[in-house]
Amino acid sequence: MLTIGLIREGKTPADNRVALTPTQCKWILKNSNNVQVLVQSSPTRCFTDKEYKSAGVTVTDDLSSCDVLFGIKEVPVDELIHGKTYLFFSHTKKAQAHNRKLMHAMIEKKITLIDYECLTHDDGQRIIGFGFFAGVVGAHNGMMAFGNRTGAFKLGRVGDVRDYRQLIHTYFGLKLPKIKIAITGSGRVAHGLLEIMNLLGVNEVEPFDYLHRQYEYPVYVHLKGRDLYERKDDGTYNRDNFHEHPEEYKCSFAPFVKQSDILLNGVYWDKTIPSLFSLDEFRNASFKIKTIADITNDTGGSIPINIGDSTIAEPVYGVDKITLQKTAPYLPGSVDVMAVGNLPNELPRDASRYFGEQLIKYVLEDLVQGGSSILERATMLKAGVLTEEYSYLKEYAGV
Ligand SMILES: NC(=O)c1ccc[n+]([C@@H]2O[C@H](COP(=O)([O-])OP(=O)(O)OC[C@H]3O[C@@H](n4cnc5c(N)ncnc54)[C@H](O)[C@@H]3O)[C@@H](O)[C@H]2O)c1
Repeated sequence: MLTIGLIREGKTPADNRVALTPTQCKWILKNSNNVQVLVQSSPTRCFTDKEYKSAGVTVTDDLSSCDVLFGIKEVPVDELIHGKTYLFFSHTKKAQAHNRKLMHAMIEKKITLIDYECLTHDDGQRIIGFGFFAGVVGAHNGMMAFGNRTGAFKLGRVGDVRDYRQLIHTYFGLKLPKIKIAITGSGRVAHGLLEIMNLLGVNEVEPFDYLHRQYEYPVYVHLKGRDLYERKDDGTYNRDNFHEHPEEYKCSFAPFVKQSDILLNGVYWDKTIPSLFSLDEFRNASFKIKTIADITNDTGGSIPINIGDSTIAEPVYGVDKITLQKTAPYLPGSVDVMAVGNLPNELPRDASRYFGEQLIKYVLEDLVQGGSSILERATMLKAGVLTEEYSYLKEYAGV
């Protein structure tokens, strides 16, 4: 028998998402004879204790009898239960300084940590994540910001609707002007961005046509790695080579900044990958983009005018085209940036359902059976000891 516990999110401010919805717990209890699920009571979770109880799930404060504990965000150090196996996003695999204490505490408390971010298929593709709903909310917010700036159409706040289904209803009858939207990325975020384009009835066009034709209706172009980057020496692109040596590539996005009204950015990025445009290009009069929804969201990253996180409450800020300083949104001399780092929290019930589905499909059975290569690859700590794959973190972990 495997007993799973859904922990109460302890990070401040508390995350409202959860790894399994009440319906998913009910499904597990019905379909797996050898799995028990307990839920730690929480006042902030997007599904109430009552909804779990109605689904036949035990709600309790005491998870000490559980074999495996599912969370979402970093678990506060004093809430870690000695010797337990945890699954959550620890944000430690890149030796993030702000989570060093958490890593030390997990070692001290002999925790086994399986990090969701490290759950990958054999080919390296990540199994689980919230990116799709980050893309959905990011695209909506980007379009909303452009509507607010231009007055050409009006979209409401995602937080004002109950769920994704209701959000889609708000699109009925909405007529968009003839705008050009550039979409970047090829992962889950990009899929969410494309989903909203299709729901809004925006037409996809090819990169060449996007750059050289004018349209009487709204269009978008979807730019993946091959459309965005090329080798500095011979102008070619090879996906594996790019992943291994991004510093040998330059970005070919320049013509798109002169043609686009909106940029919805969902690329994978790290410090060695070139940004989509330079500050000089941004300052230039030919820079046409008015609104950037930076779902990737790294300060000074793929979008060099991302000058820090905005919040769900106030998702958009302006960046002055000359001074590069932060301004109020929608001013004539600035470009609007939407740079929220926890977008899925705007649709937490849908985002949780999507996450739980992947967990059930690809991870649950392996946990019940006591292990698999997928779980092994994602195990950063085994009873408080760094595994071979993550031994590069020794110094960070203080061992
Ligand atoms: N703002 C938010 O709330 C939010 C939420 C989720 C994700 N994100 C961010 O959005 C970005 C995209 O996330 P996603 O969920 O689409 O990711 P993903 O894992 O679904 O897809 C990433 C894509 O990048 C490619 N890739 C993987 N490794 C790469 C490498 N080393 N170099 C270049 N490309 C590589 C993959 O092939 C894949 O196509 C990430 O930076 C992520 O942190 C933001």
